[in-house]
Amino acid sequence: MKLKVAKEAAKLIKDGMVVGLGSGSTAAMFIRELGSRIEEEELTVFGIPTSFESKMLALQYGIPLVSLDEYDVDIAIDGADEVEKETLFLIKGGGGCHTMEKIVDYNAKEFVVIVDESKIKNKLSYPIPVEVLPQAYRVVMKKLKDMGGEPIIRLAERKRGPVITDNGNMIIDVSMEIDDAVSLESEINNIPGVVENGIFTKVDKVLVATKKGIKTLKK
Ligand SMILES: O=C(CO)[C@H](O)[C@H](O)COP(=O)(O)O
Repeated sequence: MKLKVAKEAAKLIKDGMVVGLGSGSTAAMFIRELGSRIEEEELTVFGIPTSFESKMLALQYGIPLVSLDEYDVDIAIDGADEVEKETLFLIKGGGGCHTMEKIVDYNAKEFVVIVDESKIKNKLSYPIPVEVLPQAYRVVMKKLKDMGGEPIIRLAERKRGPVITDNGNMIIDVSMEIDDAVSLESEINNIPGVVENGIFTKVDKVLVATKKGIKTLKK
């Protein structure tokens, strides 16, 4: 399913485009597919990665990289942990890369999300990843509790201690009711010490791999 939607997304890329390269297993397949298209069709396409992972994959699959210092993003293709059916709001950051993902995805002329149908939900309920400066983790957790959340520090699997992001920060995963995603996205970011949270409310299009084929969701 992930491969099907990744292939479909690769078809959206046109010669000369600057492409935001998302993170996660679905985006990884897209990066591989894009690399194949660049080689086979001799396309001139540049990538802007959203994580260390997507940078390494782009290098592996022969996608030349540029940065936001010099280029705007024509289209960004990225995965998601959950997609709310009606609103197309997302939770991202299961892989801890949501800060750079949001910078690249929100600044793209078009932001396209690629998921399999298991990610489509009636209401967002996935714990919200919040990237936090290490010095602020305790006070941020306190504020998130005051807002009615249940925050936990994301711990590393093969190291004794917290996950450290590509930016040198910690991740707090907060379970809470999401009634107004647009307000909550700003409210969490207003807590001093928070770098970015994983609620995404500006999405152009979602490509969904279903058993019957690819479905496009638009607002
Ligand atoms: O936001 C992300 C990483 O920070 C990913 O896009 C999200 O976790 C989905 O990953 P996958 O395609 O592996 O299910």
